[in-house]
Amino acid sequence: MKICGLTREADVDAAVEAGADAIGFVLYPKSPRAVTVERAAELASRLPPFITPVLLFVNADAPEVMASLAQVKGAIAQFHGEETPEQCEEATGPGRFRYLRAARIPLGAAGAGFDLVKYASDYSHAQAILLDAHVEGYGGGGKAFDWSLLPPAVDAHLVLSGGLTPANVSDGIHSLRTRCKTLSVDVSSGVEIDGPGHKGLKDAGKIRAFVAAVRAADASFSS
Ligand SMILES: O=C(O)c1ccccc1N[C@@H]1O[C@H](COP(=O)(O)O)[C@@H](O)[C@H]1O
Repeated sequence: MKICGLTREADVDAAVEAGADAIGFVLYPKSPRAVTVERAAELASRLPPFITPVLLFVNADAPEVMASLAQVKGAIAQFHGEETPEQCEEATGPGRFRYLRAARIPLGAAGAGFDLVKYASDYSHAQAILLDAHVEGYGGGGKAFDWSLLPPAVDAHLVLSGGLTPANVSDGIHSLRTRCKTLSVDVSSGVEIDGPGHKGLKDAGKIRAFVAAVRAADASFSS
């Protein structure tokens, strides 16, 4: 599981202590959670082995993506804008760095019109397809799309995101787990401190509750 949109040392430590597998840094300057690549590298330097830093880009150019990935050791990319398959490949080496490709699923009934099978095929070089709701500002909107409208079988590793919280992540996992090769989850807004002006500031208790809910949902598949 991945906790995204981190800006503070304490939040990185809280995510690590809770048991996150990946930590996301938003390198999209227009985001309220944006950090510079230097800050991302500084925060990522706290990570113990086996926890992956993920650098989130929105329509950044290839040299910038490549330079950022080289600066944050062990990082992979998350492309969250209109990047084509060719642009994702060019910006990552090709093959030098791994990447996640975000699929922005329309909210409500319109989600049924999104061809996820084709999208996964078009981006078959991505390590996983990250599912997010189609919101203004490209992402991080805390909105969930209708998971039930996704196809029954997708030949890809998926990462569910978009409006996940400690309260709904179990439902999300149960809805999608059997429809793809593997399912991971990703959260940002749902583990932030309540109230306005807190984007990018995480709540350690909510991170712990989120991780516990994911573990409980996982356990229900193995029992
Ligand atoms: O967090 C942002 O501000 C952001 C900006 C632009 C693109 C994506 C962004 N966030 C990512 O969106 C998903 C879902 O977030 P949420 O849980 O609904 O808040 C996640 O990967 C965020 O990191």
